[in-house]
Amino acid sequence: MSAPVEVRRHDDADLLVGDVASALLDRLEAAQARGEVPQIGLTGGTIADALHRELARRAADSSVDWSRVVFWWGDERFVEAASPDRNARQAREALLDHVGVDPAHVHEVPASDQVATAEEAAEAYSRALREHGAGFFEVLMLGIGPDGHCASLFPGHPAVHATDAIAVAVHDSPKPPPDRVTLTFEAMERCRAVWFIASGDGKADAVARALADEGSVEETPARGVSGEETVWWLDEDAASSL
Ligand SMILES: O=C(O)[C@H](O)[C@@H](O)[C@H](O)[C@H](O)COP(=O)(O)O
Repeated sequence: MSAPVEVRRHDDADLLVGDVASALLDRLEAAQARGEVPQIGLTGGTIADALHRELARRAADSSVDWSRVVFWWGDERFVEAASPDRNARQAREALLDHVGVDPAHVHEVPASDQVATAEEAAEAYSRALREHGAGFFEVLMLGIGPDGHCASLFPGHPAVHATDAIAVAVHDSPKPPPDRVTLTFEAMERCRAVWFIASGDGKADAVARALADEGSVEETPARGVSGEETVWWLDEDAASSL
């Protein structure tokens, strides 16, 4: 681990989402004040959706210029572009469609009706990251599954061991849909901040395993990610086994 991991606990999911939204807006404002065009990595899942909606709700009151934010995803479900399962579509509906983003700054993983295989999608996404994503993500947000997965790095799956790659294809995902594309650990580590966001007692064991002194990345992939700064944003239920 590059730096100590910080755990921030919140009484409930609403407070958690509100606090992450404030911290993200502050961080984006600060980066833009330094003249940067910050790049962020979004995730999929329930708590991410709540966060995206909260960010959209606060857009009018914040001084973040969303047209000067670059969007990527930590993982994507390899389904058709219009599928409601797509992480990008969910993020567009909850956030991007409401805050005036620059379309050239939104880097989606290609969908299954755009390229033939998840491998091809992973290659195209890796290329895009190499070309436009130079430097660090300001913040990469990640959820965690009850099995300890993060992005689409699932316990026991080959993607957990991928090296010399930015993004790889995943098949037979235990969380539907089965075909996905995920950033690798190597790529995720190139971030100024990695923020895990977890809510609910269904996540408590996985969170405890991820933060335990000992354990394997193979069993709990979320153990394998850290940025220059790593923060676990938790509600009390998700933190209840710590
Ligand atoms: O594509 C996805 O599903 C994800 O990116 C995945 O890694 C997600 O973030 C976690 O599974 C948590 O999701 P929930 O918040 O829905 O439990």
